Amino acid sequence: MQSFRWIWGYLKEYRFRFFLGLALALVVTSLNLVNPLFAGKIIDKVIFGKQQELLWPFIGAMIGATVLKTVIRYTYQIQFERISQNTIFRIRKELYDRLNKLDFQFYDKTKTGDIMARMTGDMEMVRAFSAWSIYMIFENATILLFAVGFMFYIHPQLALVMMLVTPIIGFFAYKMTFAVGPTFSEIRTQFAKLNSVVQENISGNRVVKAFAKEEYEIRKFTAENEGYKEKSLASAKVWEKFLPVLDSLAGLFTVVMILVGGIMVINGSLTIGELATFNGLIWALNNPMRMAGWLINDVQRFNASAKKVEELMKTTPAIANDGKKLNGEALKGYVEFSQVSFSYGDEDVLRDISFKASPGQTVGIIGATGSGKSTLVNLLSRFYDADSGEVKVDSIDVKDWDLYKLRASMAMVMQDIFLFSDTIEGNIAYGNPEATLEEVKAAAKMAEADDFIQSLPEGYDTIVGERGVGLSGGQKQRIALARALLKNPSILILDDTTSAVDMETELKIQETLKAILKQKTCFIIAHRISSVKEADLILVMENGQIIERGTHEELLSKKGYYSKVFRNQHNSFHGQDAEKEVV
Ligand SMILES: Nc1ncnc2c1ncn2[C@@H]1O[C@H](COP(=O)(O)OP(=O)(O)OP(=O)(O)O)[C@@H](O)[C@H]1O
Repeated sequence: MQSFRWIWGYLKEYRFRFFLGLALALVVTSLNLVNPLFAGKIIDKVIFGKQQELLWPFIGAMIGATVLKTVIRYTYQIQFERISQNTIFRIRKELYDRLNKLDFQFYDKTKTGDIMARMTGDMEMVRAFSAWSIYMIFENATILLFAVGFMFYIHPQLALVMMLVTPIIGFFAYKMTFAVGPTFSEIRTQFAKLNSVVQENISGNRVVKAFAKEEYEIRKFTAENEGYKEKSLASAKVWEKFLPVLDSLAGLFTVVMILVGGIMVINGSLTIGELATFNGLIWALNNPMRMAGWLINDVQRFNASAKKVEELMKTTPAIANDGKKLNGEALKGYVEFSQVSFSYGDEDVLRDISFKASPGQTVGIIGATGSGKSTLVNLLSRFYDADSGEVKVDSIDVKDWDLYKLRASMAMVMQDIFLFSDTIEGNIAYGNPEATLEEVKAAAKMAEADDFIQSLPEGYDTIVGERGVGLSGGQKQRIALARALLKNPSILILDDTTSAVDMETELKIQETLKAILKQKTCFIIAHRISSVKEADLILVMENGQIIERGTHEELLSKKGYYSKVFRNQHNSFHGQDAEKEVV
């Protein structure tokens, strides 16, 4: 019932056309009675009554009704198709908008395959229901009602006898509705699993090949594919058990009609013409009964899919955009963390983090892997909200900023670089689509990417594959850096951005960035000390806490974790002999 209410919420926008469609379906239903009626009259009045002059008007009425029925049916079928396409267009758009609003927490725990299943298979079920099932149910129900009413009008006794079969049919239809529903939910869940396996296999095809795990992946797919087959067969077993019963019961109408109707004709209480009319109306009883099984299937499929679509539609992001600060100017870039703690579920990831940074300053963040460096900057962009403490930008809590305004003033080069399958120019201009090619090139130059881009046969027009396939790790990082720089943010966050870039190129990038960073607040997360040693403030993290802080020189003189890491890295780069010189 909930699913019907939900879909009606969309359909009601087209209620005029919707009810017009149903009204036309009602006309067609009435026209369906014309042929059996006149067939009976031809037998009684023209053949037995010898009123031959009535033959052509009757035949004309029958042909007229048939033509009219075809035209009207076509008209309302098109109406329902339009309504369903418009409805599904709206639902798809709303769902896509919702997906764009959902936050990291949602994507952390939801499989892409499941989302894709909702956007495709489930959506198609909802469309099919609103395009076809609704009017088919209405058409069949009204045909049945009209036919029964008409039969009672012609000969109530025979009609009553024939109706004795209907409660049995109703009972089986009712049983089928409840038996088949859960099986469609299971099929739907299995379909999402199958989708996930395929999606992961395609996205991770390089890893699969590198580890020669094709056979394993095929086995994994086969297991889910098998599961899908089993669930579909289990469902088919349920409805196939009911369909022949419904079918046979529907066939009983003919037997009852011929038997009882024949006796009535012999008794003289029914004319042969009336029996012919009953015979002509038999399909109007049979057909809806036969269709009942299929339509119940359709409704249950719709129900299972609609629930999934509606569930996604109602998922709310944990990061609410309640901030009201929308003043026109860009953020200046003052950043303050005070006693910030954060956990992903049960795991404490950040504890009591406090520091300040001003525009023009660079904050370097260094520490062992998993120490919470990326998480710290994720709180700044409000990918997640702190559990306690405050994260402020320009002295205002990030939760009080309009989310889009806040993020529009920041640019982030993430650890896991994602490039769209677009030209290099399109990728760099992603955050600033108005930028001219010259501006794109200037950003690429700052990121030391211009040279290699120019050397590609298509230059800036080179289309990079999905996720930037065809480029080296360092090239991807530099394009992502150019993309962030072109956005001209107040706060620039570079998360391990130059890890795949050689030291010489990194040095060149640092030199070029120096002037730009004077106007911004910059966060550089790195494992290489060379990436952060110029920073105004270096935060050293361990197990979610800042264990040391200061400039490069201050930290070296502390002879703690930082200076140990520096010595290790310096030695491995310059050889053991350099140690004395450094310390
Ligand atoms: N989305 C997430 N859900 C649950 N736990 C997470 C998530 N992201 C990170 N973690 C956990 O939080 C901790 C800190 O991760 P984070 O990515 O911040 O570390 P990091 O210092 O940036 O590491 P690295 O240097 O390897 O990038 C790790 O233990 C990690 O397993």
